[in-house]
Amino acid sequence: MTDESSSIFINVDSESRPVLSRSVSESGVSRAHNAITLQAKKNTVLKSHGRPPWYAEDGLPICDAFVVGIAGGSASGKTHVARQIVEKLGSIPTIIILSQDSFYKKHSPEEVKLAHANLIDFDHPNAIDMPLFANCLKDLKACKQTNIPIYSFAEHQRLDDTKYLYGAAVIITEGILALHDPALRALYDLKIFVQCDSDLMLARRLRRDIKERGRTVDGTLDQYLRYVKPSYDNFVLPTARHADIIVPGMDNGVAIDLIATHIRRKMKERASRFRPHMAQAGPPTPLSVPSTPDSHELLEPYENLILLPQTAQLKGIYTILRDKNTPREDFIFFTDRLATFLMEKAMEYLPYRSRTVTTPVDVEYTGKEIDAKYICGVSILRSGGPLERGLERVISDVMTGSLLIQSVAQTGEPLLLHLMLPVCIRERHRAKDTWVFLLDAQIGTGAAAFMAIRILLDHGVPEDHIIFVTFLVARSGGIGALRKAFPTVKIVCGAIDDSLRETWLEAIERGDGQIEAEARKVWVVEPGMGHIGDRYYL
Ligand SMILES: Nc1ncnc2c1ncn2[C@@H]1O[C@H](COP(=O)(O)OP(=O)(O)O)[C@@H](O)[C@H]1O
Ligand SMILES: Nc1ccn([C@@H]2O[C@H](COP(=O)(O)O)[C@@H](O)[C@H]2O)c(=O)n1
Repeated sequence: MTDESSSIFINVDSESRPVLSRSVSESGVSRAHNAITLQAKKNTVLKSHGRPPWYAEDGLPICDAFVVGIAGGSASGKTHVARQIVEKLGSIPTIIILSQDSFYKKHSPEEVKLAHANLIDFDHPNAIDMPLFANCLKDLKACKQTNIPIYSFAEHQRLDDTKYLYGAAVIITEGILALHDPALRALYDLKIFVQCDSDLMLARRLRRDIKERGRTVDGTLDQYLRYVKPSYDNFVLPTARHADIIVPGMDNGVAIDLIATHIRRKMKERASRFRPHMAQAGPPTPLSVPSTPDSHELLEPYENLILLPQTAQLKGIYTILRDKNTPREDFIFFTDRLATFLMEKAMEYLPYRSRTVTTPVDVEYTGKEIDAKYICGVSILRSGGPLERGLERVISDVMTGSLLIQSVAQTGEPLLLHLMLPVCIRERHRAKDTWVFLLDAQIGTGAAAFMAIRILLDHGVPEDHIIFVTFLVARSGGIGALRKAFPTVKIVCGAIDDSLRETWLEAIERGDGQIEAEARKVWVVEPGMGHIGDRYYL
C-alpha cells in the first residue's frame, strides 16, 4: 500500500503544490526526474533547488531554519510581502510560508453560529491558539516535521484534517498578530511590520472578503468597525515596535529586495559543506570481510553491518549481476531474487515476541511473531525501487514512501529534492514506534544514506529502528562516517566491494538535441554492478 498523501515537501502556502515530473518507462516502472516545480497561488511558478545538508559529519543538525515573522493590519499586504520575498529568493531551497490564520482556535457549534452573525472577535489575541502556533514553528525551525491545522474562513472553523510540513530552510510566518506573542518573537531571526494606510487596508479588505471569503459589504464593514479597527489600534499596531524593519504596504519593491539580500547572506553563512567535511573526517577504518561462508555476520569493527552468507549460490547471483553483458530480463530476475534474500535477512532484525498457536492436530506450539507497532519501507529513488519490490514480497500491504536525493553536478553535495513519507513516520507520536527499512542499491560515498537517515531521525524514528538494506557497500567509502554518526542503524548488504572511484558521467542528450542531464562527477563502486537503477528500469 503506497501512501501518497505526504507528497507535500515544499510549501509556499496551503495552495501550493510541488510537482515531481514523472514518466513511465517501458517496464511500467515510473521514473522520477529532478525538476520540482512549485505552482503557487495566482499562477506564480516557483522553482525549488533542493535542500543541501543541514547536518555535519557527526550526523547532528548544524543549523536551524531561518525564520521571518511578518505582522501588520488585515489586508496591509503581509502575504504579498511574503510571496515577493519567496520569488526574490529563487535560488534558496525549501521556503515555507506559514500563516497565522491556520491557528484560529476550534469553535463549538454555538460559536460558529455567532461567527456567522459577526459576533465573534477574530482580531483579539485570544482568538489564536498561540501555544500551538509557537510549537509548530519551533519544530519546523529545529528541522523537525510538524502537522499544522487547516482553517476554513467560509465555515469559520478549524477542519479535522491537518497539513504535514517538513524540510524548510527558510520559514516566513505572517499574521496580524505574528509579533504579539513573546514565545513566537523569540523564534524569529528577522521581524517585519507592514505599515499601510487604514483607508487602503479597508478598501483591500472589502474587495477580498467579498471576492474570496464569501462575505457581504455590510457584514465586512460591520466586522471592521466592531472588531478589526479597534484590535488593530490596541493589539496589532503596538507590535510594530518589535520589528527590525518597517515595510510600506505599497510600492515596497526596494524594501523587499533589501530583505531578500539579507536572507540570502544569512543562508550563505549557514551553508554546510558536507562532502569536504566528510573528506576531512579522515579515512574510515577498513572493513575486514570474512572469506569463509559461515562467518558472515557481525563484521568487525562495525557490528551493525550484516553481510549475507557468502555462499557459492549468492556469488553466482552477483556474478550474473556484475556482468555487463547480462540481458536486462535476467538482470531484473536476479535483482528481484537478491532483493528477496536481502529483505528476508533484514526481517531478522525486527523485534519478535512469543506466540502460541494450536496446530491442526490440536497440539499447542509456541513460536514467534513480529513485535512492532508499525513497519514501513522508504526507498531512495530510483535505485531503491527493486528493494521496495522485495519488501512488498515479504510483507504484504506494507506502507512505503520515497526520497529523491541527487548530487549537485559541480560540488557533489547531496540535495533533497522530494520526500513522500508514510503516515506512520509523518506523525511524531507514531514515528517513535515505527521500524523502517531504508532501501538503496548501494552505499558508496554514503551521502544519500546519511541524508535519508537524518530525515528519519528528524521525524522521531529511533536510530535503532532503522534497517538499511542495500546490494553493495564500498569498503573505502562513506560507510566509516555512517558508522561513526549512526552506530545503531543496521545495514544489511549482500557484498562489500573494494573501492570507490570518482569519474565524470557524460551529459545525456535527448533526441531533439536538448540536454536531459548535464555532465557531472559521480563516484563509482568497483568492481560494482554499474548503475543498478538504470539497468533495472532502463
Ligand atoms: N504592494 C502592493 N501593491 C499592490 N497591491 C498590493 C500590495 N500589497 C498587497 N496588495 C493587494 O492587497 C490585497 C491584500 O493583500 P494581502 O497581502 O493578501 O494582505 P494581508 O496578507 O496583509 O491580509 C491583495 O489583493 C494584494 O494583491
Ligand atoms: N473566521 C474568521 C477568522 C478571521 N477573520 C479575519 O481575518 C483577518 C486576518 O486575516 P488577514 O489575511 O487579513 O491577515 C482578521 O482581521 C479577522 O477579522 C474572519 O473574518 N473570519
